[in-house]
Amino acid sequence: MMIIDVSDLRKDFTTSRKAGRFRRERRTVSAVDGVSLSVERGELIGYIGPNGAGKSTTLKMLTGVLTPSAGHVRVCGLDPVRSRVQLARRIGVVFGQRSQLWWDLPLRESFSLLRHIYQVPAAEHAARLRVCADLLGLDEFAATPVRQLSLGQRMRGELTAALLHGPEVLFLDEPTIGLDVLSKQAVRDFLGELDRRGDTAVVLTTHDLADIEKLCERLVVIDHGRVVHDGSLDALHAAYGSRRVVVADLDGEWPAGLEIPGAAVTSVAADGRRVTLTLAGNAAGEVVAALARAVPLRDLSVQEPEIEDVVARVYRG
Ligand SMILES: Nc1ncnc2c1ncn2[C@@H]1O[C@H](COP(=O)(O)OP(=O)(O)OP(=O)(O)O)[C@@H](O)[C@H]1O
Repeated sequence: MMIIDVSDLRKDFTTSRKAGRFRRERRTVSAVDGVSLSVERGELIGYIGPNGAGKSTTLKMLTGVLTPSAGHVRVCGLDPVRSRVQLARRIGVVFGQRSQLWWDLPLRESFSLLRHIYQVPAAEHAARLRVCADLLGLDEFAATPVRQLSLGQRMRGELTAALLHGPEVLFLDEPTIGLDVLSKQAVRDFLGELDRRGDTAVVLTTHDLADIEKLCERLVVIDHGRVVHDGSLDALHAAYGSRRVVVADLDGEWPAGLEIPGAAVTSVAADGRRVTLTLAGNAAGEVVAALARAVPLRDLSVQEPEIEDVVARVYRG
């Protein structure tokens, strides 16, 4: 069974503002404009796109916070708005602005309150908490009131809070934003481990390219409320024409007009001693071999296409 099953989902917002003394101007924004998406049990997807693309609006509809204008949505087989209470037991949510923790209580007290709220059997709860505490290093600050935690510590607490009832799917809105380097790493490693265990589907929205690179085998890219890519990062590179680049430092000058099959010379610098070639396909070996036969090489590097570049290109359309 698909854990998330969405077709032709739409959300329009109508805003009205003053235009002149008596007139009001009404504008309709299609924040989500026909999104279709299926997520399987245990699958992790990156749901990415530029600011204002419609990511948060989608997540709000998937979690029952917002009513869709049109389209079909099922999460764990339920209609999120109609079955919001039932759904809450089966999903976990970490949204930046909302906390599930009690600010004045030690972190561990929040966890035990959540156990009662969700009526999780004690042994099950303890086992899940142990796993989270170990992977996220919670023991150090479990006794600290939440208001005194750093942002990174709090995020580790939020992730734990969202998982203690054993949800089938976890929705994460920018879980690494603003975190210090170590917390970012801890959160990323944790999500990687969660993915490997395969019990929980994860929908991750992020602007962090390292999150995408390390965690998301599947990327759903949304722009202006529409899905513009659904596939792997490699497929994204291929679709948007990312190319590997070979940079060669030579012992002599690059012979003007020399051609290397399978690559195009894109720049010659340093008095002709540094040449940059962009590969036509993906195999660097033949190009490097042809180069070595043609010119005396001093040093050579092959650069992978940058994820920054491809994402920027996707966002520019
Ligand atoms: N309550 C609302 N009323 C009117 N317009 C809204 C409302 N919520 C969102 N929008 C508009 O809908 C569009 C999509 O917004 P949304 O927050 O879903 O984007 P996003 O992809 O999450 O962006 P970001 O990466 O900045 O969080 C934007 O144009 C936004 O201004």
